[in-house]
Amino acid sequence: MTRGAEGGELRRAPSRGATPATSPRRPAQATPRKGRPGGGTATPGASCTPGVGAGGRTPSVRSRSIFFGAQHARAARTGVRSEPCSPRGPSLGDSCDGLEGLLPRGLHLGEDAPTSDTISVYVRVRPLSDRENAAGGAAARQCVQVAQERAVVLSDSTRSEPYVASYDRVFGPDAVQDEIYAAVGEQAVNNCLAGFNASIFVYGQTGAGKTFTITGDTSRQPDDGSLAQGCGLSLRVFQRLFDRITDLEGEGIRYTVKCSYVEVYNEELSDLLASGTSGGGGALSVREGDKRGVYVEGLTEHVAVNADDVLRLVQRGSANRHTAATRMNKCSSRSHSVFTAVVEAHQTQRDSGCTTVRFAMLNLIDLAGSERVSKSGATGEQLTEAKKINQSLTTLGRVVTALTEHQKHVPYRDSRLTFLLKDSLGGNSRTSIIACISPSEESAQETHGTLVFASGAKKIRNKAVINQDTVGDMKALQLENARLQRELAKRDDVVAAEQRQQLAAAQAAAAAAESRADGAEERQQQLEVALNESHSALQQRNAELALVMKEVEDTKATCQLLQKDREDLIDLKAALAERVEQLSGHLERSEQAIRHLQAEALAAQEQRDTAVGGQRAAEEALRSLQHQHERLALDADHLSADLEQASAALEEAEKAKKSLRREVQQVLADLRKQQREAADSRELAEGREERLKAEVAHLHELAASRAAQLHELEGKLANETVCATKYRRMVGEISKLIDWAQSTSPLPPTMGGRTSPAGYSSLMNFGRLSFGGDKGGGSSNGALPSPLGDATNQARQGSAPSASRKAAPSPCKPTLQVPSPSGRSPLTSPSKVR
Ligand SMILES: Nc1ncnc2c1ncn2[C@@H]1O[C@H](COP(=O)(O)OP(=O)(O)OP(=O)(O)O)[C@@H](O)[C@H]1O
Repeated sequence: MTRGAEGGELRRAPSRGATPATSPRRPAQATPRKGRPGGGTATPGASCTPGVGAGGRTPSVRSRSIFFGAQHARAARTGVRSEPCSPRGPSLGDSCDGLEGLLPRGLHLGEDAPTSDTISVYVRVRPLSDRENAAGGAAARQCVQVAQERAVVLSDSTRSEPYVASYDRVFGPDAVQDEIYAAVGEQAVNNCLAGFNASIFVYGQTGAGKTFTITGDTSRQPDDGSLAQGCGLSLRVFQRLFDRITDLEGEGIRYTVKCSYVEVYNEELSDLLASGTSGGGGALSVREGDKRGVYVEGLTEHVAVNADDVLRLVQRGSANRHTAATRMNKCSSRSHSVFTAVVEAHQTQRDSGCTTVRFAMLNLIDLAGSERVSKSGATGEQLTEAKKINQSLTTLGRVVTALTEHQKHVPYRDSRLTFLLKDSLGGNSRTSIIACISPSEESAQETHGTLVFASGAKKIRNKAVINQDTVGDMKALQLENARLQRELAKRDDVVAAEQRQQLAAAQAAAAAAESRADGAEERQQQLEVALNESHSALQQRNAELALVMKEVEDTKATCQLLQKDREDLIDLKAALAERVEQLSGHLERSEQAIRHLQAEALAAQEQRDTAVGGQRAAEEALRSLQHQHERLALDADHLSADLEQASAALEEAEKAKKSLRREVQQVLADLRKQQREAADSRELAEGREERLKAEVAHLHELAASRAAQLHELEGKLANETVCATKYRRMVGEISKLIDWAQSTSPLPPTMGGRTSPAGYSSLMNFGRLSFGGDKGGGSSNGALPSPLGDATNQARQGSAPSASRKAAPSPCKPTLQVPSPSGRSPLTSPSKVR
């Protein structure tokens, strides 16, 4: 199945002058030069190459295994030369469009390219896909920027600061396939032809463009048979490889190219080119031998003599590869694949007859993409695939970490994939990794993971050597040995000459250092002179400074005097302020006195007004007294009525007394009668005697109680009588007072001619004094005596007049009230009576 027709799914920004694909220098239908693909003849010279399958090999034999690292083992064994690592990689521009500030510390866009020992790492950003554009929102938002083709700036909304990392080269969305080839593929071809193993990985999340980059469009242009513009790295590489081989064969070097194609699906290895199989050639095993290194047992190799042979193999293998449509990619690779070409070069020395064999493996590795199951929507078989893919990629990440951290144990064997790639990662290989990313913000997290992986991979150091053997007969080998010794001697001469040169240079440097030491001594003397001069200048400055200091002291003293003057002035100002305050106080007090006098004048005026008002009040009081008199007269009438009622009550009491006496007499008569009866019937009623005695006692008590009640009623009656007498006398007094008030001046003499509300109370006092003057019924403190109280006292003392003893209980007590001017009884209004 051919995949990844360019631009088929993605929208591409206008291409900036895409270079047309490299034209094949040989026609596509070129006949095989060294046997037919899939069934050609044995490679010439192969018979004298130890360990490369001597004698009778067929171009495609299942029994032959490809081996990874076998050359390395052989190189160690045969003492093959290894070429020193040389710097490579693109040289970069100076400016970074303002993005250099975002690069991590220590990273500069113009820094040196990595040495050949490190892995070259590239990043390719694909355009937004139709799906992402259609989804809109975060999916359609771009969060990746490319700075100066060297740095990636990832700034998505979840990040407070952009993530920035630099790589050997960064390709933006508009980069065309040929650019990728020019930067990555070309050097792989060169390395391969020079005898170095070369590996190109594509890494990244699902749908990021890995297969598009490594395989792409595998069709040829119908008109001239050239590669399609969307053709990926592999075909471009092989096109170029075979072009170069054609050139080199003209120089007498013979080449053999054998291809194999393996996939790792669900951690199982299968041969994608095994004949008669579709969908893999059954489970294979990865082995590692002391001499052969890592190899896939039973993997078929297919001789290719031109790019078309490779094209067919790629097409065949890709068709057999496991792919499926997922939510993230219509044609997603569900397996990792490794397309390997073993290139052998045989060159025979004309003079010695020895044959030099160089061999290199070119690995093109298309990793399956990491995927988040939640996004890809994988279920069932696809879910298992996704798990296995993620698992092996995780192991790949751990291998990278172990290599960059120089850990003792590198977990290659934890997954088939990493075991298979052992030589490409940290081994004998010049490796390039292309990290493919999506610009969509939806994939920011995966993009970040890919960039982190790529940054880690940059630090891996491989140990690439040229894989070369020299073979021939004894004489040729001796000749070759002599040649090598001559070369060695020549080298020794060169080294000796270099050493001599270095010695001379060192001597010259020592002499220069000595002359610099002399110069330093002279300089020291000059410095001492300068120091002395500085010293005397310093002393002079000190003297000047002392003068200045004295001036400063004088100035300070003056300042102190001025300060004192200032303080005195401040004190004076404060005293003046105090005086001003005092005067203000005086002024204020004077004003207050004036205001007081004015108030007094006003008060005098008011007093005069009050006197007039007082006169009016006295007149009012007189009127009130007259009114009071009238009310008292009325009260006297009431009292007379009360008295009559009391007399009636007395008569009633008399009657009650008589009735009680009669009752007592009756009881006594009954008693006597009963006594008589009792005496008569004493013998019969002895049992009743006690009861009768008790009854008698009770009757005695009753009689005593009645007598006491009678006695009390008599006391009350006497009291009422006294009271009535007193009121009568009081009414007379008041009448006299009113007469006196009407006959004399409007103001009583005690008022002193001054009229005030107090005049009324004087009148009242006058009345009180008149009552208090009554020796017969007045109390000792001058208050109006209680008629009842006096009667009670007299009753207690047993000295009440006989008239009083006859008095009945006082039914008129509640009516004994003298109304005050305010209408209240003066007897119940202490404020007025006192
Ligand atoms: N740089 C690019 N320019 C144009 N189209 C591209 C580019 N990169 C990828 N595409 C397109 O994006 C789609 C997905 O790419 P591809 O299949 O290569 O992804 P992948 O990384 O191999 O995914 P998976 O891991 O699922 O196999 C394809 O239709 C391909 O044509």
